[in-house]
Amino acid sequence: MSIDTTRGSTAPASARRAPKNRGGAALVSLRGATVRTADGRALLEVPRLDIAPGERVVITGPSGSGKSLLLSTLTGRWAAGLVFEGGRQATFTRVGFVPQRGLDALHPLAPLARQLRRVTAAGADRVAEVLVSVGLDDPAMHRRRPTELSGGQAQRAAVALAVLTDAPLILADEPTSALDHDTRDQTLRLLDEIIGEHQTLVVATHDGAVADALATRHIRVAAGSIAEVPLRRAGVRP
Ligand SMILES: Nc1ncnc2c1ncn2[C@@H]1O[C@H](COP(=O)(O)OP(=O)(O)OP(=O)(O)O)[C@@H](O)[C@H]1O
Repeated sequence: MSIDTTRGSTAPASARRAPKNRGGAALVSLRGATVRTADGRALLEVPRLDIAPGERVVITGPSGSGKSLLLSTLTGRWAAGLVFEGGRQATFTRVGFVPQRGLDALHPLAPLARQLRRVTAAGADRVAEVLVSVGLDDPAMHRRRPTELSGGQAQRAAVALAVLTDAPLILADEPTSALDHDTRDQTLRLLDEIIGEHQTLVVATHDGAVADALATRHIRVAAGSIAEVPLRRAGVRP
């Protein structure tokens, strides 16, 4: 998979950047955590999990295994009818989110740059800079409504939106499954390069290639249980 084609290196970006403070204060910690249905059926059980600032965590697992529930549990927000038991501690309140379809993160009819300016206190310069970074720097693109963007462009706009929130935690749920291979690679490279080193990225996906490309840590969920998976690239795991 060709992830880092623009900066003169063929190594995945995450191979060159391990989280700086793994072992320091966790961004979010779960202890003896269980998510149940209202009638008591356990859907997800996490005995212990600490995620450190700056990690790129990729969560894989089959459909229905509990990936999205794990994302919800990291944020501390569960769907109505679910019950959380156990310990959860987090040092953040804001969360950025990249959905499966970029359009779902955006107002469909508001001009792109205008709606991005609303999510950041840093102002128009920062919006322009981030739009350059995601390859949407054409002024005509700034004026387009998200419904006038291609799927890949909308996904890049959703990445821009998540970055502009400047949230400590950015979640992505199947962010590349609606994209072709080239657009997938481009989106993964963007996620890895644009998100600040102080920001933590957690991606849920069916696609093992995402873990190979992006992860500093790979967690697999199967039937509501989690397990750490060694990374396939030698020397990458922090
Ligand atoms: N609000 C809910 N009420 C009852 N059961 C739920 C609820 N949300 C999820 N579940 C169940 O919990 C299990 C895990 O769901 P989850 O959405 O986390 O799976 P997933 O791994 O993200 O699947 P997919 O890859 O298909 O999105 C599934 O059996 C699902 O039906």
